[in-house]
Amino acid sequence: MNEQQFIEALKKKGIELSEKQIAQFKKYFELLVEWNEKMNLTAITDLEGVYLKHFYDSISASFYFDFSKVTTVCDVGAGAGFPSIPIKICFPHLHVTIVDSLNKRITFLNHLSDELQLDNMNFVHARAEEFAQNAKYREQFDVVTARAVARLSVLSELCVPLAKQGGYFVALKAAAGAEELKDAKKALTTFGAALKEEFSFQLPVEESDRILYIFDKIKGTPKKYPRKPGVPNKSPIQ
Ligand SMILES: C[S@@+](CC[C@H](N)C(=O)[O-])C[C@H]1O[C@@H](n2cnc3c(N)ncnc32)[C@H](O)[C@@H]1O
Repeated sequence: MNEQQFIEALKKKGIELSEKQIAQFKKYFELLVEWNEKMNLTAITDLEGVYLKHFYDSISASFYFDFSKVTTVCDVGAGAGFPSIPIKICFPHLHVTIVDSLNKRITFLNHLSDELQLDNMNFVHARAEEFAQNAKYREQFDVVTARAVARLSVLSELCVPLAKQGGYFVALKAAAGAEELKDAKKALTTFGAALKEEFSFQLPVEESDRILYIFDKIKGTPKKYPRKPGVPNKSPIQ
């Protein structure tokens, strides 16, 4: 997907990018490729791949979840900024907090944010499960997002505690998400979330399957977790 196809595909979805936003995506691509030479940010570095598999894929969450109706977003494990930075570029009113456990990625994001002149951005170097114990962040966000961070059972612990009651957890998943959901039901309930809606669709051009899960935060997350925060991919919670 080249830049023009990206602009047209978003227009069809009701997102009309301004010259400023088009320039922000261009700069984002350039910085991602430049910084990727010094640190591991992404395996995708060709322009068409980045515009489709990072930028468009991230923004696809907004085709099903209306970001114009929320203000505060926390993106857990955003890595090089996905999905929240492309969403922020399209919805500039958002206040975005990114938490990532790898400091070099936070360094990149701070630089990126300055270069793109994004406002209301907050970058935190921490493990999400520990960050969520901080009263400043716990149950404070309208919506919590995650793409390609961990299985849904693990994401329940990392993401749901950060959403305020009445807020949402939005998970961007590939086709395997359906299997993960079966395993995650108990953990989602434990942390206070319930499935609201799910949307299956395909990424254009390469036609790979995607599922977007939207969870409601229906009750408070227990103050005492059922276990100590730990290594995400070794979570015993299924
Ligand atoms: C595979 S990358 C995905 C990055 C991005 N979301 C994307 O879609 O391209 C996973 C990211 O999650 C971060 N991460 C993993 N476990 C985490 C945790 N417990 N708390 C915060 N960040 C975590 C990693 O440092 C990494 O940047």
